[in-house]
Amino acid sequence: MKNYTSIHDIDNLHSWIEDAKALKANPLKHVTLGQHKTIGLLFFNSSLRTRLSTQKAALNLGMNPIVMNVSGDAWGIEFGDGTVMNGNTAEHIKEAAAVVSQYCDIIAVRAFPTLTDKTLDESEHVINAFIKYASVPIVNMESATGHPLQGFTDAITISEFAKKAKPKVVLSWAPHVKALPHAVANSFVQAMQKMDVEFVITNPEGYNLNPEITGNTPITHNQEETFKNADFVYVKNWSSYSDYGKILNTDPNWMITKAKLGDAKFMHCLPVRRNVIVEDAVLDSDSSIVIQQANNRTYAAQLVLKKILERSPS
Ligand SMILES: NCCC[C@H](NC(=O)CCC(=O)O)C(=O)O
Ligand SMILES: NC(=O)OP(=O)(O)O
Repeated sequence: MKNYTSIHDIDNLHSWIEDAKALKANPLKHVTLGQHKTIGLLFFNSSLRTRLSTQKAALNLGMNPIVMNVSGDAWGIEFGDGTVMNGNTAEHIKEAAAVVSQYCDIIAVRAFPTLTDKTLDESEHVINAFIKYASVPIVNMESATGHPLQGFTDAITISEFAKKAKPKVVLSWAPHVKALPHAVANSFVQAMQKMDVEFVITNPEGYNLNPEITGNTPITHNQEETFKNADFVYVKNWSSYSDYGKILNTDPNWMITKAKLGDAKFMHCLPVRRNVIVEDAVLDSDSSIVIQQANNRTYAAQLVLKKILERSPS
């Protein structure tokens, strides 16, 4: 594997999960693998978990991480082809990616969608420009349409906490004050479709995710009914996909409560807004596994970096 940009880059999810669990049990086993190698983490958007867990993963493999907040700190990067650069962008991705490739053996990129230009977002122009113009492997740290480090983490976490062979997993939309991306939900859907689980999505009318991603996964609009007998309730807000990037619904009845959750485990990628997405009583109880989930970000990233470091040169 050269690049890790999508859940589809995972050739065998079951074996990846087992390999990640082995890294978790012995995180420093491969501490010389990345010796004298550098990973550059480029952030176009905010982060806490991805920024720290990916550095931690690199350090566990003996790599040197270097980190940059691109937005604000670096020169504005131009992605358009043939643009007359007389506006706010000062250098082209062609130069930027080529230069950073000389400093780094792997480049990891976070770049959220515009949520206003669906075609541009779906072209994944930022991550694909890095793939095109960098000469080193690229890792997706949440792009316009996917967050595969998170989706892989979520699969590891469900595998760890599952008490039966085929648990029921529900992905539920919940309200939010801002228009949020589809990336986390998309990658979670793709991960669950590769796992041996009973998987259902519940969201209000107008909030169905991209049908090319949801495929045959059942979608309901009745949250409470769908939560019945659930073992895991994975919660996320996203903006409308069909009415692209819009907030159509802020109904607080979609907030997750202890009463609705029943015996299910509560999962969320974080950051989570208390008493908007989910009530305190859930997060402050043993039903919530969000902290353990976030811990697995390190081992998901560590396995991805290990696989890239071990790849046969192409
Ligand atoms: N990386 C995990 C989630 C990142 C982002 N959440 C956010 O922007 C939340 C911001 C807020 O609550 O203000 C998202 O939904 O894709
Ligand atoms: N879950 C996640 O990606 O968190 P950050 O946005 O803080 O990196």
